[in-house]
Amino acid sequence: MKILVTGGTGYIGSHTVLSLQEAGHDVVVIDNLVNSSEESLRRVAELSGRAAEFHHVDLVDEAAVERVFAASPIDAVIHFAGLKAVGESVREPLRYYHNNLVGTLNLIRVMDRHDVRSIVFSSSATVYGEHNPIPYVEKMEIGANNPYGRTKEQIEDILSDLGAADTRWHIALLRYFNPVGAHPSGRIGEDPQGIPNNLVPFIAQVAVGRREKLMVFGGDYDTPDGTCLRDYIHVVDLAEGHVAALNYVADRTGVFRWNLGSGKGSSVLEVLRSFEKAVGQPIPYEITGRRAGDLPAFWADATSALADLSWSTTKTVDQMCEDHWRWQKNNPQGYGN
Ligand SMILES: NC(=O)c1ccc[n+]([C@@H]2O[C@H](COP(=O)([O-])OP(=O)(O)OC[C@H]3O[C@@H](n4cnc5c(N)ncnc54)[C@H](O)[C@@H]3O)[C@@H](O)[C@H]2O)c1
Ligand SMILES: O=c1ccn([C@@H]2O[C@H](COP(=O)(O)OP(=O)(O)O[C@H]3O[C@H](CO)[C@H](O)[C@H](O)[C@H]3O)[C@@H](O)[C@H]2O)c(=O)[nH]1
Repeated sequence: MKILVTGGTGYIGSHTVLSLQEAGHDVVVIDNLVNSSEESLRRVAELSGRAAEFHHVDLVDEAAVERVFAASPIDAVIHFAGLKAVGESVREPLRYYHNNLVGTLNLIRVMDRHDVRSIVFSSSATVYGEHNPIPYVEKMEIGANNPYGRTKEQIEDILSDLGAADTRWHIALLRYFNPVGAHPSGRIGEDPQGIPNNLVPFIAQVAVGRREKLMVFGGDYDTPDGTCLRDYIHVVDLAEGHVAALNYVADRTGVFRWNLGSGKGSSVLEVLRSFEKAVGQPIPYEITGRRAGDLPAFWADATSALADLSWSTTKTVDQMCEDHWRWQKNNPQGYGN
């Protein structure tokens, strides 16, 4: 099949382009490069031996998206493109709603006009909000507590309404837990711009000497070691989850929701210890106050993805840290070197 990947030069997108090519698909990428570099695709091509077709296009520009669909026949879409920083979304809500919602509406309107009605969408565990018990199960009522999360929830609603109104659509909503790691080659990985918001990229930059120490946000939670628990998932497992979801919806219409996580929580200090093991030396850290909005613990109920997609995670937190470290060590400045 020919798959259009929006946001395909980004962290999860680039790993998914590689998995798609390895599964034999042709790939077309749309990205506006607001948070990524085309270098990722050059390296993906090096690894797979086949080049993806790249369009430097902003999804907010509907005419430009239309031109991409007019130029090549697309069979299905995996939609990663979006802004993703929770704190930034609180400060700049309009930018987030405009980019994520208008971009998605343009994409699905153009898809509809071109009779392309298969889409796999990047949602997030953040849609479960603060009110649900753990582990999170797909049938729970969702309700995000920040603008970024609300864009995910609203896009889930839009796609669900669309699937209900027009039964020709094949829709997969994938709720990711905490993606970390990198391709084991160390050639592609996460390249955050500015100060990393997320735990593992921050630890990696401390380990490589770009930052002084990790601040652990809160050591007094009601958890085994006092630090928060999250469900970390290797980005290559996550990429494979997209290929599995795409295959599942290919011959089924309707709207499907799956958690993509391991089903297991790991603490901040456990992740730090794994990363230290990968690096082979201690990583400086300090326990400080809690970060506003953080939940003490959450992880996925991962049984639906296993039952429906025969997909489950295969890689441990140790492997995530080893692969993340290989990428960071070989590319201390990310793609910028
Ligand atoms: N990384 C995570 O922790 C995480 C967790 C849950 C969900 N997600 C979601 O998964 C998706 C991919 O995340 P990622 O970590 O790879 O992020 P990323 O920033 O690396 O990738 C997103 C890509 O989308 C592009 N983009 C943004 N707005 C665009 C627009 N209007 N037009 C075209 N391209 C645009 C960016 O340039 C970037 O390459 C996002 O939708 C994100 O919200 C990520
Ligand atoms: O410098 C840091 C960064 C993070 N943490 C802690 O590490 C844990 C993980 O934090 P991340 O920021 O890596 O991940 P979150 O679980 O907060 O959120 C991420 O995963 C969510 C889904 O699970 C959403 O997608 C969200 O958008 C995305 O940022 C949290 O306890 C956080 O307090 C630190 O102690 N120090």
